[in-house]
Amino acid sequence: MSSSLRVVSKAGTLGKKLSFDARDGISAGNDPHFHERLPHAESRIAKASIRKPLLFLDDSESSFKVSTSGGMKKTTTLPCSSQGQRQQHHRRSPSLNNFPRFENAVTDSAALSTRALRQSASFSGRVFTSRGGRLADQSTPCSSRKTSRNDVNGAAWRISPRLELEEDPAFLQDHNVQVLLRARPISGIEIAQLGHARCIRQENAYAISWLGQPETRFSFDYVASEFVTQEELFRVAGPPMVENCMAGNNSCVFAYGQTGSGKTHTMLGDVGDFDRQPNENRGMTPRVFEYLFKKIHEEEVAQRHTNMKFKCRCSFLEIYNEQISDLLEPSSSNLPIREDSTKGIYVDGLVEVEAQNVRNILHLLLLGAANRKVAATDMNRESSRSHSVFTCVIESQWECDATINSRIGRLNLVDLAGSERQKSSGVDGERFREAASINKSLSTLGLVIMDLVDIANGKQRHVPYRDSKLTFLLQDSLGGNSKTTIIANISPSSCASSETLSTLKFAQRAKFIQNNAVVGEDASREAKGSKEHIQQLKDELARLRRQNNSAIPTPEMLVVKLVSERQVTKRLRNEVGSYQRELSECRMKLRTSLDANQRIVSELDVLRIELESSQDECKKLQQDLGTMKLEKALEVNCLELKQAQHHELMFELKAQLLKSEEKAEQEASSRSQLEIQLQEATQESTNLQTELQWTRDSLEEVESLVERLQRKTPALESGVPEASYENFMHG
Ligand SMILES: Nc1ncnc2c1ncn2[C@@H]1O[C@H](COP(=O)(O)OP(=O)(O)OP(=O)(O)O)[C@@H](O)[C@H]1O
Repeated sequence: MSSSLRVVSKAGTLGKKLSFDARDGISAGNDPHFHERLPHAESRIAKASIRKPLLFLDDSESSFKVSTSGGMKKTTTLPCSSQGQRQQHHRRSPSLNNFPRFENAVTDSAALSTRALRQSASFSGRVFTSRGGRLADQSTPCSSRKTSRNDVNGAAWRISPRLELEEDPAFLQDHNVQVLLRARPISGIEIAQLGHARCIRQENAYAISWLGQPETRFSFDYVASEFVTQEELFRVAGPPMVENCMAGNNSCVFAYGQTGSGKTHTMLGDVGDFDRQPNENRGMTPRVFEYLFKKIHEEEVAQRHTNMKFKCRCSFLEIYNEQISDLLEPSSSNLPIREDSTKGIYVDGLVEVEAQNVRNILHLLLLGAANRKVAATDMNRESSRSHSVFTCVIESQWECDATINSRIGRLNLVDLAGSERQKSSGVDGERFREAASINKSLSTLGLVIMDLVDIANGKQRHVPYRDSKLTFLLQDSLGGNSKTTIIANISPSSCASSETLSTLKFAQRAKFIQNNAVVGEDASREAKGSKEHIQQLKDELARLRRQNNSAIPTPEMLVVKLVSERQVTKRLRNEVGSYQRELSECRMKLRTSLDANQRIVSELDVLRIELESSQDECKKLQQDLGTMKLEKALEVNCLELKQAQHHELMFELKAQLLKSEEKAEQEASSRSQLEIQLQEATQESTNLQTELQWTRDSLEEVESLVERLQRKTPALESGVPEASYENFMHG
């Protein structure tokens, strides 16, 4: 009586398929020494949990909890390894990597563990295994997480059911839209804020409950818990998409969710050094192309007689602030979207590169990812600030009856920018504008989906595809001839409770585009009621039959009983029919009210987003106003200071003026005295000049007299009569 199960150590470094049984304890495949390396506590857990179907491993600070249950849950708490043992364990763990194909064991066991247990004869119930090493610790890259010390101490190692996803390749044959919900592990930042408080509880592989007020249950096509690997998720969503495209149809996978919820991890993941070894954390896109090229090869070989050939042309674009840029040719920006009757909707001027193999695709993906706009917000260190769309046009050609046939399918892989609340994401300025643009395009996406839901319900609606570049570009994928898988990513932490609720609502609405199964929540209760009633009636019938059997029936009695039983059966049939009619009426009513509710909820969502963004704007304006007021107050202070200085200066100037006026007065009086003196002096000078003139005149006269005398002198000397001399003197 043995079974196999994967036991994961608290460090997340032990991952090995173990066989254990009640008598022999633990062994691991062909490795005889494996149990020696297993920490004591784990060994005890495994031994303790073998008989009953429910195994529940818990790793709290001081103990491992083992719950075994066959109906009632019993919990045994086993002491955990001491700190010393724990360290020893940690030191030992690298040696486990030397196990043959240890990496593969980790990957494969993920898919095998529960399935193996289910198939096992001794385990008929459910097995929940908890898997460590899958923390969304934003400071640690995924690839290194497995052995990270944070994981050892990080309390993210926690119990959560790991529920199997069942692959259903036929799903997309009947549905155009498939909605998957994926929860990522609680991140280190969230643990630091609110510990391990969770806002969701997974009910089964299709349903999840949001644990707020009121507690709300949502159902989807698949719900992937945090323990679902990239490979498992791909197996559910990837192959049908690829096959649909190869058959000449369009497929679209897009990841939606709050910033930091794991969209890029889901779509691109950790590609690592692909040339050496594919990374187990690579996401949907690389895996889709691995599968595509494998299928292409198989198809070309199988259809060799028709000379079938495939061509893949790829392009990679981003929509940032409502502008389209080519991620493979970053110099070309603001590319226009055009619509053409033959080409459909396309981006004009977008580079298309032919890819021959996965390596080519990865090269393009990495090139584009490097050109993508990312920034750090409070929620995510490397937040994508744009929507990215990787498109691969798959063209096939083959010959048949001397004619060449061709098919074209288009595969769109969309990584949306994170929806976020500006106030919780620590954004400002440029980041704020980005966030507003992201939220606007996502709310348009929400409205488009709402209208498509209405259309699916037979209502007439104008779908506002052109209100955003994103919806315009994805028009065919959303409402056209495309098969679409929406992966809604959420955080399970209570820190992100409202964002998670909003994503759940979005995803639920998207599911309504074609799938109405969720309506069944209440309706199924009614159906259950009807079934119970039918069962009661059947039991009653059986009892009556038994009673009848106890009597000794005559043929007449038997006929009468047969007739009466037929009547009862007929009555029961009628009752069932009327119940079914009631049920379908209830379904219709429920569906109508759900539709109305969904619409109101979506409108409320849009209004909430708008309100939040205007509240944020208002807050920013208030902050600006506060800053301006402060600046103005400072300016007023400065001015007042200057005014006081000015007054002081005026006062001093006035005093100086007074002094100068007094001085001027004094100077004026001395000036007038001086003027008088000047006048007198002038007068005197005039007099003196007159006198001088007079003197000069006299002098001239004397000189002329002297001259005349000098002229007369010779005459005189020669005896001129006295009279002449007298005449001369007076003449
Ligand atoms: N399923 C998962 N398992 C482990 N780690 C995960 C998982 N999902 C997300 N993470 C981690 O969480 C962090 C945030 O994820 P990611 O960058 O993919 O978020 P996002 O939704 O693309 O954010 P944004 O919208 O801001 O770009 C990353 O460190 C990533 O490795």
